[in-house]
Amino acid sequence: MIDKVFEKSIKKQFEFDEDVASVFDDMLNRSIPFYKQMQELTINFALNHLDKDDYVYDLGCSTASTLIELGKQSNFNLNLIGIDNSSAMLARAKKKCKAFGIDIDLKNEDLLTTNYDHAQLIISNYTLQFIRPLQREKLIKKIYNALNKKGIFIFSEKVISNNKVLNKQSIDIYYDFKKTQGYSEYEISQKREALENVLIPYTDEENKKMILDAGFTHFETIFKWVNFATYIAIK
Ligand SMILES: Nc1ncnc2c1ncn2[C@@H]1O[C@H](C[S@+](CC[C@H]([NH3+])C(=O)[O-])CC(=O)[O-])[C@@H](O)[C@H]1O
Ligand SMILES: O=C(O)C(=O)Cc1ccccc1
Repeated sequence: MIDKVFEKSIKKQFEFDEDVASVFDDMLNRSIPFYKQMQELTINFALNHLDKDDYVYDLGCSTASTLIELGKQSNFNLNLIGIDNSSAMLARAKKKCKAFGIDIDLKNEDLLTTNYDHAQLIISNYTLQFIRPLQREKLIKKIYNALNKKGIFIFSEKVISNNKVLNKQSIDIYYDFKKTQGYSEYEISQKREALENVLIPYTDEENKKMILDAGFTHFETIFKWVNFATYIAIK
């Protein structure tokens, strides 16, 4: 279904409710530049670090697109676990897993309180940005502790720049991208308002610091388009 969530006047903050979940795959494809390529890179790096029967967690799995694709592309068994606290998203995830015949343990839980131990790989694409900063630092420590030795954490985030001029230019370029994806100025500005104080982006430097402070030995940017970045961290 095509995303028309912000065509009408919206007076509330952004929420992962039924309206958003029903159009979510279309929304991500049209709102995150190079979403498919970023997902493909995530899977490529993931498979290079995985062995038979490893545990893989996707934090904020939404409709489970990434784990389904990983399951499809792996030629050995993996224990795939998707965590999200939106029932509407998980209902869609469940249907997709069934349709694609991929076995995923879907958990309706909060990332901050759920357990994800013995993980060889943790993925969290475009989700940490919705966690309040103090909680976010705690969550990264929890992720670090949950990983096996040499385990990896792949995550993607919308980012900002410390340079005001470049930051403004990046936002303008991103809004032009959204226009090319068929969103109107009205939809763009409505979504911007709904995301205010909900999506809290860090700079690349802040993301790197947060990762190294938690104890990870290595941090690398594996993809970047203007204000959208994908990173890999090694325990
Ligand atoms: N505290 C929380 N606990 C659990 N889930 C949460 C929490 N906060 C937010 N979520 C969930 O995190 C997901 C973020 S979307 C991820 C896209 C996906 N990774 C993808 O690559 O397709 C990104 C976006 O919409 O920009 C939603 O499904 C929320 O319900
Ligand atoms: O910042 C925006 O306007 C976005 O649309 C970013 C985004 C993309 C997909 C889901 C939530 C937020």
